[in-house]
Amino acid sequence: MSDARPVTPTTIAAAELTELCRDLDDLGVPAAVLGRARRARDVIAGLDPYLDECTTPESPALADLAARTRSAEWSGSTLEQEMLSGHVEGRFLDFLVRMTRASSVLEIGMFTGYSALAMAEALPPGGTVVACELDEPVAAFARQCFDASPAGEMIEILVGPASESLTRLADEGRRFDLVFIDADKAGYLGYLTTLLDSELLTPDAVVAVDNTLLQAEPYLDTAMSDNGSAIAAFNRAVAADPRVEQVLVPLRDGLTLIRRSSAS
Ligand SMILES: C[S@@+](CC[C@H](N)C(=O)[O-])C[C@H]1O[C@@H](n2cnc3c(N)ncnc32)[C@H](O)[C@@H]1O
Repeated sequence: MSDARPVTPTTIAAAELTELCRDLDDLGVPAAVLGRARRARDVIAGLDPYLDECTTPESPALADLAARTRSAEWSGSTLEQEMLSGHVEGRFLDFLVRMTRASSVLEIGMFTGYSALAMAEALPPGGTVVACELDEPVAAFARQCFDASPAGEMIEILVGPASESLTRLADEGRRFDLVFIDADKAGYLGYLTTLLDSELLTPDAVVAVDNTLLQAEPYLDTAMSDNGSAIAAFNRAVAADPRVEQVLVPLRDGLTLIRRSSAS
């Protein structure tokens, strides 16, 4: 297990500003300049801890799942502990489930199951989360965590490529009030297109899409990674699609909420 590396605009900026303050100190810049740099660092570095402090604590089951994820060995895997959404985003998803009165939730990209369990805990009796995950071992890891929690019984895991799972769910006539997309970034636009073109969404369904700020890449004037390009293209496509209305919330690495346009 290693310490989590910065993977959100806020934590990346905090790490940069910490380095900058060190460099400015070494260079012996005037105290007023160093003071302003430190103030900027403190504003950014203090944000996430303050959000944590002001947000209702996570359940013991979620805290346990997060701890198990942090202490697992991820080296040699394409998966990493930083993929876990975590406390504040989990609580936000819990609010979304309750505010939309969702009883049927779909997750695309489950990892060790933090967001799936956070949403399951907010469901009414009889509700379900269908969670799609490509990686068989991580799905088994999540199942073990779910088995330790009553809300875990409400989660149905579909292992395999999410595009195939979506086709199967559509063929079965399944419908969802809330969808959380958090899988391969190159697949995002295809998942949203399938959701909008099929009967998978209930009329007032909300689609929440994670990592739409992708470590600030889409709005920085620097070379983009493949994931950055995929998210930039996704954000442009959503903004240009008259069928939907959306808001990009700067929560963690960016979370876009999408619904069918009231005019469509
Ligand atoms: C960022 S993680 C999900 C984090 C999780 N939602 C949470 O909050 O803890 C992305 C997950 O999507 C999965 N994934 C990637 N490509 C996929 C695909 N084509 N179909 C289904 N799952 C996929 C990965 O294996 C990984 O576990």
